[in-house]
Amino acid sequence: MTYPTQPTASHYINGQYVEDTAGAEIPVIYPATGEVIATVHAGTETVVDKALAAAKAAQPAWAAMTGRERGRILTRAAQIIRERNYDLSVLETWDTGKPLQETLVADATSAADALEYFGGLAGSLTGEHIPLGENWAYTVREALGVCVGIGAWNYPTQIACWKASPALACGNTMVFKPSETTPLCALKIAEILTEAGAPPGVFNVVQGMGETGAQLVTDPRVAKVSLTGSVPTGKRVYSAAASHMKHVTMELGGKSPLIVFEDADIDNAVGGAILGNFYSSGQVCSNGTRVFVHSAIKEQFLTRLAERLKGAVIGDPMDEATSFGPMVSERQLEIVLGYIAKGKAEGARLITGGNRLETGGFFIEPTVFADVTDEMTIAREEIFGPVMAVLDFTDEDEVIERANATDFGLSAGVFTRDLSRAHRVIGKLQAGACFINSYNDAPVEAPFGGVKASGVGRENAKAAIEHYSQLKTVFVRMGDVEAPY
Ligand SMILES: NC(=O)c1ccc[n+]([C@@H]2O[C@H](COP(=O)([O-])OP(=O)(O)OC[C@H]3O[C@@H](n4cnc5c(N)ncnc54)[C@H](O)[C@@H]3O)[C@@H](O)[C@H]2O)c1
Ligand SMILES: C[N+](C)(C)CC=O
Repeated sequence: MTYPTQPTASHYINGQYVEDTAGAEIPVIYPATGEVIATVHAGTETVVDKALAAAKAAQPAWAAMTGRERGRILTRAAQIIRERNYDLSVLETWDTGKPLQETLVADATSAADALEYFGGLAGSLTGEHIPLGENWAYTVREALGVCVGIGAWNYPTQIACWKASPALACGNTMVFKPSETTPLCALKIAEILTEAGAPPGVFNVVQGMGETGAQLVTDPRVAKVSLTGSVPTGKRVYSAAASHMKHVTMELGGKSPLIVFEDADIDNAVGGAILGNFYSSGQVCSNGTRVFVHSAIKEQFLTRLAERLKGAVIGDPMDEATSFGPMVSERQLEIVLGYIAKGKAEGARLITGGNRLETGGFFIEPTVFADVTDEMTIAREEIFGPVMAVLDFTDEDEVIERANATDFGLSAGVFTRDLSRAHRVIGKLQAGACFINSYNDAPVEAPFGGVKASGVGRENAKAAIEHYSQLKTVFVRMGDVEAPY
């Protein structure tokens, strides 16, 4: 079988593909079969230097263009992405193993949404006039300079565009390092931005492992680092960036609560819990993996959940009927199987799933544990796989306290027909991205990001502009200067 996945070269720098085979080989593995479908090379120091030099050289002219001119290029890139949605979705599926049924609606489309949204905003990014009696001041919204984007493997197209779109709209240039597990999609985004008219050097892609990321983070030419990844990586990157006083955005992990009250519409709550635990085979940062269900409806909830999960179509991700794909890698498969074993050993009740599927790929059944207690490992640690922990509760204040008893703070959800209670509870939950009678919506118009250990800063919406620009204040005196001597 020949795969249409081998890129022209490993890196994309200054508007063209660049290869340097001196870098370590990174095999790209199709998670549904375990086959190697492409090979790229990690960026050597020379490659990293070339990418940063290109981004640095391109930045002043890019920032000097009008916002409308930059916005037109981003909007054109969004249009191209929409026209090629099918091909880009297939590539995302090769890269991640996520079912085509999902990638057709969630990945390239979300990338296009971001480019379109920030393309539209680019022309209206302004400072303000501050009247001060007879004097006045004004602010100028300026670009930061060269930004580094570092991606996780679960949404490679979306992550590249959620970072590039606001960065480029504000007049910054970017060097993006995709996850070593999914290196393919960002290269296509770079190609498309060039085709849409982005000058060489405005968006560059360098492949590599954590060491390449670390090299990018500490380079003095870099003004800002935006990472999507785990909390441990976030801590390393944040402190490396802090020692150079760089701006950061940290989109990190979670162990989010989803609370189902006794008056909830059970079918909607089950639907929300399915979306919030099994979409992308559970490999979603904001997933509501601690599902607190009121004791009065717990068994009903579990029965309905088990019935609905029988409808999951597990198999070939390229078949549009498939709704549940493999883990992204053998490593992730092993991690998730380890957590399932811990759930069993620590006494959680296995309701459904729990097994690896022997297909040659990295498949695990959608898995639900009930009677989970707060102390169990599967209730405390991010699993990043299709493992739902159902916990009982009876009292509103008690469940809020338990929901908040974690270092994470990415998301939280509430299902109830009582809207006063919904808003009251959401108001007390420590999370950045919250949902009422829904789960995992992430439209570009709304800010997305975490509190506590789950992150710093926000992606999307107007909020992201604050994180990719800085204000210069100019004081203007209209009369004479009165100095004391
Ligand atoms: N909050 C969000 O928006 C969001 C979205 C998707 C995934 N995630 C999180 O990402 C994690 C899964 O992704 P992962 O396994 O790829 O995460 P990871 O932390 O292992 O790696 C993320 C990226 O950081 C790079 N990296 C590793 N060490 C580095 C270092 N010292 N300096 C610079 N870069 C370094 C990796 O090469 C990779 O590109 C989960 O915790 C998940 O919750 C968060
Ligand atoms: C940002 N989101 C929720 C779409 C994907 C995170 O893993």
